[in-house]
Amino acid sequence: EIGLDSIPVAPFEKTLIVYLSRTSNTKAVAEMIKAQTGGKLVALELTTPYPADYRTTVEQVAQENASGFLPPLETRIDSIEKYDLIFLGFPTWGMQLPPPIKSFLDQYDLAGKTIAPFNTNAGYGIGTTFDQVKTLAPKSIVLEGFSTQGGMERDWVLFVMKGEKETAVSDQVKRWLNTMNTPW
Ligand SMILES: Cc1cc2nc3c(=O)[nH]c(=O)nc-3n(C[C@H](O)[C@H](O)[C@H](O)COP(=O)(O)O)c2cc1C
Repeated sequence: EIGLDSIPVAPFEKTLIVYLSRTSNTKAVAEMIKAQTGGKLVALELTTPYPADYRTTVEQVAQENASGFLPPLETRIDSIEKYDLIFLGFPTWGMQLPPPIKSFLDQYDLAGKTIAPFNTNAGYGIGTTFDQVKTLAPKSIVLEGFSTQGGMERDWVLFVMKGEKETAVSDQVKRWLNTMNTPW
């Protein structure tokens, strides 16, 4: 593990915030990071979006994970080389990294860059997601990640980042960012 405080400073021009979000909880965390860092915010969109139905999506994701299918991304990131620090946000899906995040890590060369992963989940935790980021970005420095409980779509609990929860998560995000050796 590399301590957050040993990472060099990355100004906002060199900070990218990339995220995948279906029910906007991870998006809300991404926006909190944007508010504090001033980095460039990019949502990952798919060429063929997942179905609206939750159970169908769970099954499709399980098949994609089993076969190693990498869903094509509609989103293109211009000049990724200009970024030094990449915040990478995703929900836990099937206790793993969502396939579109695997697509992103496969498609872009992040060698030498610092990756700060962040996650929301239904309460079952990060699963293997943070470890998978390290495996799929072997030439990057992967920082200690941030995770918080988000929605529980299975039980029709969708967006939860509002009211007291939003305030609490925003404070947690600030504490996480403040452990980094950055000018924010
Ligand atoms: C296909 C799918 C699979 C999921 N699998 C898990 C899981 O394995 N563990 C978990 O804690 N939450 C799981 N969830 C719940 C999401 O991680 C949680 O609702 C998260 O906050 C959603 O983030 P979002 O609002 O940014 O899409 C799953 C959700 C979906 C849609």
